[in-house]
Amino acid sequence: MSETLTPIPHKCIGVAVIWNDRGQILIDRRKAHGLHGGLWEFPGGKIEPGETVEACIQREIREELGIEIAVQAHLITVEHTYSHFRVSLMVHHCRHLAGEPQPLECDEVRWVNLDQLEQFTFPQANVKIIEALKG
Ligand SMILES: Nc1nc2c([nH]c(=O)n2[C@H]2C[C@H](O)[C@@H](COP(=O)(O)OP(=O)(O)OP(=O)(O)O)O2)c(=O)[nH]1
Ligand SMILES: [Mg+2]
Repeated sequence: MSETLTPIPHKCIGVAVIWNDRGQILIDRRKAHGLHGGLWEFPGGKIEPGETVEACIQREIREELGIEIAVQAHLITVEHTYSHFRVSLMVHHCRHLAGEPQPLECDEVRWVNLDQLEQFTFPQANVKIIEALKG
């Protein structure tokens, strides 16, 4: 008898907490089908080989929302294991500079106040991000 130990995939994700000048944060709802379908998240995506976290966040936000941001201070890095993969979420504060957010790769986008976040369902790893934001 032998067992094959296959390590689960690891994704490194740049994540943006984008603030506007009214003190609101931008969240998006993932497409209904697929991984974490229908859940809300902070926009972002996979860091490409050789890419800095800051460059990744800026690129992903252009691709997903069509807006320009300034990537600012690191907020938290969250390590989380889901059933079939694990993620490192590298979260930065960002400032909205220009453009109306468009749901180019998601179902919906919304500006929300910090105290409204609990009204939305996020993936499990986001509990720590939201704690850090409120702390
Ligand atoms: N962008 C973002 N991703 C999050 C958050 N919370 C959380 O668990 N994740 C996870 C969900 C996904 O597995 C991963 C984000 O990857 P992604 O959106 O670039 O790509 P994906 O894995 O959905 O799809 P694929 O490109 O692998 O096909 O990180 C969050 O707040 N924002
Ligand atoms: Mg994404």
